[in-house]
Amino acid sequence: VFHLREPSAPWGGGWLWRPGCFPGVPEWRWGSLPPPSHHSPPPGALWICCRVERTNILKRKFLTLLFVKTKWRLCCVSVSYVERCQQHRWRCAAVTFTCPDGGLCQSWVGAIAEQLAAITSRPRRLLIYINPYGGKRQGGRVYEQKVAPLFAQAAISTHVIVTEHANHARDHLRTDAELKKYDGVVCVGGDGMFSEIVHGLIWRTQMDSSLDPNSPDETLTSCSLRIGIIPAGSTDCICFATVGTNDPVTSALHIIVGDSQPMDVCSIHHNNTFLRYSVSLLGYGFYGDVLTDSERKRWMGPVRYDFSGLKMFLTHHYYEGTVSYLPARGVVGTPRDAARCRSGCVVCQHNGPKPSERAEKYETDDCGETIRGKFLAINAASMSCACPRSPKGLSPAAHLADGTTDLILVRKCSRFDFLRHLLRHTNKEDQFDLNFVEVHRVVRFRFMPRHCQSDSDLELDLLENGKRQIFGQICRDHPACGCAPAYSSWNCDGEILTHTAIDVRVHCRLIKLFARGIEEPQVFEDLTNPCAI
Ligand SMILES: Nc1ncnc2c1ncn2[C@@H]1O[C@H](COP(=O)(O)OP(=O)(O)OP(=O)(O)O)[C@@H](O)[C@H]1O
Repeated sequence: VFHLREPSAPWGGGWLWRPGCFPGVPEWRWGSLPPPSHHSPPPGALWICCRVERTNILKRKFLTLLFVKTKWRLCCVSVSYVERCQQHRWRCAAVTFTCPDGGLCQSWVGAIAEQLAAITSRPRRLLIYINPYGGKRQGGRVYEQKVAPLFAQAAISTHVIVTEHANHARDHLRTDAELKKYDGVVCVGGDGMFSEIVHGLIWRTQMDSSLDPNSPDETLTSCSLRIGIIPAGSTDCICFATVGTNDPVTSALHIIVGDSQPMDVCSIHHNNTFLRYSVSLLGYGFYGDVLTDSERKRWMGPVRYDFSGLKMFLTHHYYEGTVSYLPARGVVGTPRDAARCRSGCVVCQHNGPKPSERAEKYETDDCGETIRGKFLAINAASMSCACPRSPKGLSPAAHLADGTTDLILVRKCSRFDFLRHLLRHTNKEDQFDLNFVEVHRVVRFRFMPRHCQSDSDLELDLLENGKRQIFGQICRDHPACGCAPAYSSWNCDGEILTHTAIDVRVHCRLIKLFARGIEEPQVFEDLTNPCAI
């Protein structure tokens, strides 16, 4: 919060107050009296902007004419601020103050600049990666037209790299990028591009801390640089889940105001070898099969997901295996809660990293649970995975930064029942309230498919002979026809994992985003107060 006092300001200047800043100030106020000295600003108040009664156009013209005629020099101070719009969108707005005294204008500008410089959470230098081929191939245009002008206005210096091939950004971050020069890394693209940044940054941080990412028991070091996502992909789920909308301008403004949203990351290992990191969905069975099938149909465009979804639903494959997991203990919240993870989430704050993480001493035999069975789907949701198509998401009450993931097991059931379960993702009914579905909040889990004697042998065969053939060979339930595969694939945030036997561990708050989580709707819907940030 800041207050500027200039009794001689010709527009009747004095104190500029933000609504709610002090008791009894319900709206923007431009007054001549200072705020009562015994009131201190509320903690965490963030204020760079101002709003005054709008003078009508005629009045403004009259003022201008008056000054011109008397040959006074008319100076302007324009103050930009963020205004909330509907559906979690933010827009940049501005108020212009005019005054004939250049020195006075300068002192206002100086005072505002001083206040802004004092906010250390705002980034000053950003490293930006643009995927020119993401989504509708509009990444470059989106950045140039919508984002770069805002960064320039906010005096943020940028180093822009347009990627030339897949994994360009990841590899650059791992080895070449001079990270000390930057306050954050921004990706312009979709979830795949975000995943590249996450992999590059986490890897680099562990290398700099001399940690071994191949060890599943290693306690990883959190990344200090925040990540910004300018959505320009085809789905942009992570942006939607952390900001509430897929809008490049809104994301740019969250970066400019220096928001910070911690996020859990799952590490996935196979036989003490690191495979990947996951921040949203890990899915075996149905979601793995849909992804595998849709990858073969890229030529169909986005409709391939609907096609493969329908096909896999009709195919109705189930998979046998053993899931062992370590339940989250001593945490508040369950996967069946009605409350959602929102901006300033109390569950995330309560369940944050503990000084002695029990999960780090994972012994399945001692404290883990084991479930054997036939599953249509095994999913681990580290966030709700809400998207425009499934507004509730796969696990509506999952949290972004509570150090857990929701393990959802869908056992073998009829097609009709499975359809009921799937449809409940799109309506108000509880998708977990079915006797063939169970959900557990866990900090670590392992999956071992039945028939899996040596998963690395399987991996080699998969690569050499192609999936269909090996599935035919290992199909023991249908030895005669060889039609039903014994193995599915893991869908890891939209990428296919080549191994089926995996060990997954949640790392609490391993990364931070330039976001603040989805804000409660009432903040947005109260548009009578165009609350500025
Ligand atoms: N210059 C490039 N040429 C080809 N591929 C690239 C390039 N830069 C990045 N990629 C790869 O393209 C993949 C897809 O990109 P991105 O995630 O940006 O878009 P998308 O797939 O359309 O969106 P979404 O992942 O949200 O569905 C990423 O996995 C990334 O590794």
